[in-house]
Amino acid sequence: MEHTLVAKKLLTLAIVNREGRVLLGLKKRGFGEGYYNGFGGKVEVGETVEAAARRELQEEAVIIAGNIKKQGLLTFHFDDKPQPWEVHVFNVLDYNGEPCETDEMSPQWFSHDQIPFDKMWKDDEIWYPHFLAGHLFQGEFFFRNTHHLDSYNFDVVSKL
Ligand SMILES: Nc1nc2c([nH]c(=O)n2[C@H]2C[C@H](O)[C@@H](COP(=O)(O)OP(=O)(O)OP(=O)(O)O)O2)c(=O)[nH]1
Repeated sequence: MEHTLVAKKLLTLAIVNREGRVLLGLKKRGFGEGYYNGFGGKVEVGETVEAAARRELQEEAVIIAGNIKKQGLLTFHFDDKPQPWEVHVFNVLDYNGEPCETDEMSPQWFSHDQIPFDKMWKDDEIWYPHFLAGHLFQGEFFFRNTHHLDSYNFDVVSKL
């Protein structure tokens, strides 16, 4: 039998969560264009995951993260992509600066009961309630044709 080792692609996702609202951005280009999402992207070589989360938040929303807490680890399998994607989800508890529109994202605040799940990745409605409740969580999601969620496993965990 042949075995192939496939490295995961490592990404970050930072969601600013303050006073009953989350800051999301409408993605203007690239993967997930037209969806609302937190801010994030690929971890660069030699960078820690947390440093990448802070850098991407600054690049995409022009704010500087203060305290951030890692809350989720999500793995995405796509039948049309070679590697699984491992996304580390951070809760941004405070920040400096004013969110601004960038080439990639147009930022907007949403109250917790008005999160636009119909314009987000399909897995989001599964894990956001846990994110908002402060739980730590892990999930694995299987997508077909990039956007169709076929199946998943999801758990609230005591540590990540
Ligand atoms: N909410 C949510 N976010 C997701 C899902 N899948 C997924 O990759 N993401 C996040 C992780 C990243 O923050 C972002 C994808 O990263 P990206 O392609 O924009 O990365 P990047 O900015 O480094 O890319 P680039 O500019 O270098 O092309 O989307 C998902 O199913 N739900």
